[in-house]
This record gives sequence, structure tokens and C-alpha cells, in this order.
Amino acid sequence: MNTVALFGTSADPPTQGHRAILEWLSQEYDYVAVWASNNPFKDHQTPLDHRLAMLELLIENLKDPYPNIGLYPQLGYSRSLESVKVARDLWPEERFILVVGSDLIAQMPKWYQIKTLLQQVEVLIVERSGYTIEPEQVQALTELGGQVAIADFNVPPVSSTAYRERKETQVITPPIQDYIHREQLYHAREPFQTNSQRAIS
Ligand SMILES: Nc1ncnc2c1ncn2[C@@H]1O[C@H](COP(=O)(O)OP(=O)(O)OP(=O)(O)O)[C@@H](O)[C@H]1O
Ligand SMILES: O=C(O)c1ccc[n+]([C@@H]2O[C@H](COP(=O)([O-])O)[C@@H](O)[C@H]2O)c1
Repeated sequence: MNTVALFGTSADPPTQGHRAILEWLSQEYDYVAVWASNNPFKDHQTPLDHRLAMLELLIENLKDPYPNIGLYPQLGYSRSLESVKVARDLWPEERFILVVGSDLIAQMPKWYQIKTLLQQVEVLIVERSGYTIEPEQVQALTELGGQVAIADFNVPPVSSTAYRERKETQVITPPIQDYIHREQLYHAREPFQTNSQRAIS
């Protein structure tokens, strides 16, 4: 039996953190399936089709060195149980590893039909800077029937919020930066020029 790592992201926008997670997963598991989705607990500024397009740009650059990573837009549900149902149709025989950052584990017991979800996947927690993995949080998941493991690697301490709120451009890749600029997302515009500046240049 092969293992498929399942990694859903808001991708608002995708970051160097998502990239590092995908690279690591591709070396640990047979296949890595990634998708963009809305999160029922969050607002998103950018339409899902743009977020998916940016995720595609991220994957494009990873495909050569890591051919077992695939983008599966059809898994893009806000409820992970729905994503897993579609994954089961795609891979009826495989073992699923649902990958989540440590910032999400406290809220996971509130996810849609969490007990049913935990019967269908194993959970891999990726430690996130600033979000220590508390034993009680892991225990809460195991008490709901989950099989939980913790990934043995460090992700760069970056977030999509750092880009959205503070325009920290180093957290995203250059092709995604170009896409954001081209599509004028996140209020990306040409630097503002006054009439007198325009006359001079
Ligand atoms: N730097 C990181 N370290 C560890 N886990 C991460 C990191 N970035 C994202 N993740 C995990 O990847 C998944 C998708 O994250 P998401 O797309 O929400 O990115 P984000 O940076 O958390 O976004 P936002 O800042 O908008 O909340 C989640 O499980 C999240 O915990
Ligand atoms: O199933 C749920 O109820 C549920 C609640 C919150 C988040 N999720 C999923 O968790 C994944 C990561 O979410 P995010 O917003 O941190 O990128 C994404 O695939 C979401 O659909 C799922």
C-alpha cells in the first residue's frame, strides 16, 4: 500500500512555508496531493481561482525535482472530510496522511465530523514557529480516535498573513510575486505618482 500525503491550503497567497512543506513531504511519502480551498473559519481577500493559479505556479517549479507532487483542484473543499471523500475515489487503496500545521490542532476537534475524518486519515502535525505542540492538544485528537504523528523538520517561520498585512515579499516566490502584480491582487499597483512626478519622468 502506498501513502498519499494530503495537504490543503488557503494559498492566500502560497508561501515559502508551503513550498518547504511540499518538498519535505515529497521525500517522505509516495505521493503528495495539494489543493487550494476556502477555510470555513477564515475570510479570504482573494478569489479561489487566483489562489489556485498561484498554487499552480508554486508546484510548477517543484515538479521537476519532485514529480510525486500533484495539484488536485477537485479536492478543494472547505471541509476536509469532503476532500478525503474525493481522494478516496481517486486512490481507493491508499493510506492517507492529512498534513496540518501546529496552529490548527487546537481547533481541529471542532472540524466537520471530526471523528469520521479521523477514521479515514492519519494526522501529521508540522510544527509552526510560535505554535508549540501541546500534549493536551494531541491527546484531544487521539481521544477522538486519531492516529497522530509529528513531522521531524523545521519550516521557515513565514505566513500568508505576513504578505497580506505587511507585504513581506520575501515570504513568497518571484513567479507568485509577478502574478500578484500582473493581476493586481492584494492591492498591488504601480507606485503612486503625482502629476508633477509624471511630468518630470
Ligand atoms: N510556516 C509554516 N509552518 C508550519 N505550518 C505551516 C506554515 N505555513 C503554513 N502552514 C500550514 O499549512 C497549512 C495551510 O496554511 P495556510 O494556507 O493557512 O497558510 P498560513 O500562512 O497559515 O495562512 P494565514 O497567514 O492566512 O493564516 C495549514 O495547516 C498551516 O498550519
Ligand atoms: O473540515 C473542516 O471543518 C475544516 C476546518 C478548517 C480548515 N479545514 C482545512 O484545513 C486546511 C488548512 O486550512 P488553512 O486555511 O489553514 O489553509 C484546508 O484544506 C481547510 O479546508 C477544514
